[in-house]
Amino acid sequence: MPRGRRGGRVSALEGGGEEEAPPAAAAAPSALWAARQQPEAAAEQVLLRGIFEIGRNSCDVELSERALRWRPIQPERPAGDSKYDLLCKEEFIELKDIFSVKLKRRYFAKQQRNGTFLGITLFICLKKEQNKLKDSTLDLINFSEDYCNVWFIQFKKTLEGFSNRPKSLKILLNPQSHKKEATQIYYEKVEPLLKIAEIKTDVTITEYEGHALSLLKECELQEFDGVVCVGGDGSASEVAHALLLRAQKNAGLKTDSILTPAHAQLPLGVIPAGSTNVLAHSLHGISHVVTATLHIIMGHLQPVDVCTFSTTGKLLRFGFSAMFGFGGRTLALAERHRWMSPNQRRDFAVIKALAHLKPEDCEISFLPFNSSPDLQQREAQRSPKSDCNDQWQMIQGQFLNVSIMAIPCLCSVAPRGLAPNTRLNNGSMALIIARNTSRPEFIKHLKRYAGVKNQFSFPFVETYTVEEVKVYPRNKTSGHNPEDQQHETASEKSFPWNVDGDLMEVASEVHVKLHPKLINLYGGSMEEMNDSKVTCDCL
Ligand SMILES: Nc1ncnc2c1ncn2[C@@H]1O[C@H](COP(=O)(O)OP(=O)(O)OP(=O)(O)O)[C@@H](O)[C@H]1O
Repeated sequence: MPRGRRGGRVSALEGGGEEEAPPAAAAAPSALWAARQQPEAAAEQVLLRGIFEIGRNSCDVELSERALRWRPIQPERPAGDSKYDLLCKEEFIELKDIFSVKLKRRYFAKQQRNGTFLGITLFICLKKEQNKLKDSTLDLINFSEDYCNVWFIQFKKTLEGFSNRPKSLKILLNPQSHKKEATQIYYEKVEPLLKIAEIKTDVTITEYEGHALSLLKECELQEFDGVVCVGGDGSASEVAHALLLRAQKNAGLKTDSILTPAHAQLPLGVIPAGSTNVLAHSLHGISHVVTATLHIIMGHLQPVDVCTFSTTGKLLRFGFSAMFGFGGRTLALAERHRWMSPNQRRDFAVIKALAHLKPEDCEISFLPFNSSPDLQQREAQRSPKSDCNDQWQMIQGQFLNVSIMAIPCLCSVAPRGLAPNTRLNNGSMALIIARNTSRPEFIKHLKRYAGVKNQFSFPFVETYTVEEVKVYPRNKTSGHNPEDQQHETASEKSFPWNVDGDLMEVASEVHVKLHPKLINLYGGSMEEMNDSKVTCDCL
């Protein structure tokens, strides 16, 4: 992919009026587009060849099946002049990085029609550092409208060939996410890019908790190529759950107890706009609105593993990660203080849960991940006939926290993830257990997440790679704090679970089972993170 400056003019184009000089190509030094691996030019069929002004240089331009190449036209110089060779260096973009093409006209103030024809603008997705994507533009200037039309039609044809790119999307926007900025994020950053890419949208602004779920149960989705959620983890996981419930119904499967669920039919896009954006961060390697939007526009799909959470044989929900013990109790405390700002209530809940740190008496059984490459063999092992009870392992004791994660769970306080050894679709989950220990030792373990290594090098922490887990809390002890006791009376027999940032109160055992690649999410494959460190303010 090309490297270059961001075309801030995307929004300028939306506003209409006179267009500015092209910032990407015109201002670009030749190195901008060139420092990449050239697609093999010789083997490709040339579709069009012509002359355009690019970046204030008159250029020989060649469009082939995979790339657009250009070279400045220079007066003849003596052979072997190295300065001349440098100036004439060929540059290129790959066609797969183009997401839209428009005819370019200049309009004067208040002029609505018949602007002066200038040429063609290509809208390009650039790959920047640390998994970031940015939009940019490249102008091909030629005042002949007839001539440009031939090229424009060819570019359009190329774009139509990218069949995995969505043409129509259902958008679900939670206006209450984080500091209520999801609406602004969508209309200022996401919608302008979707418009440029000519993607049709149907937006629903959710009005209450569970609105997305009830809407997706009923609504017609045939005309859409994907569903996009603008919000935090709670919203994204609610939409994923809804899409998977829908898939079970469409496949004629019962939704109360599911052994082998059907795959979600539509891909899900996640635009991060919540207080925690673990899913978006894990998907894109970065919590960045434009990156998330461009992955959707480019139709980049990632199959992602999903868990079913069940109790007493009944499905509770589909999800990607869960925490029990400290993680569940912290969320329960934060939810009780919703009137505080998101950051305040998160810090308050962490500090309060640490102050009243207590272990949960549990029995945990798990089925270790069988990494045999032979999938059929694995499936056979999982079938009820060849009951694999002998493979189940059991641990019991006093646990401060139990994390079960099918995705790496990257977030601002854990840049490598809460489960750094898990991938989005490696067919396994991380089971991370913190046994009872002193408060300072537990805090040391939590703080280690902010670094890049040795998160689990503590004698009280155990990690397992698993396919299934059953957590049986053995008794319910009262909190030492009067406020805790008061709330525990209300939910007397239940234990708080944090499932994808949503509070789930469950009275008995919870069975978590991994289902490989059950849903497609819009996102790219991640590069290794830098060795960055962050500090958590509240600890
Ligand atoms: N209009 C609304 N009013 C109140 N709650 C809503 C509304 N729309 C959606 N919700 C619910 O809000 C819950 C949390 O939303 P979301 O995850 O988007 O934001 P958040 O809490 O700021 O982020 P996070 O879950 O990442 O911490 C979701 O479970 C969703 O069902």
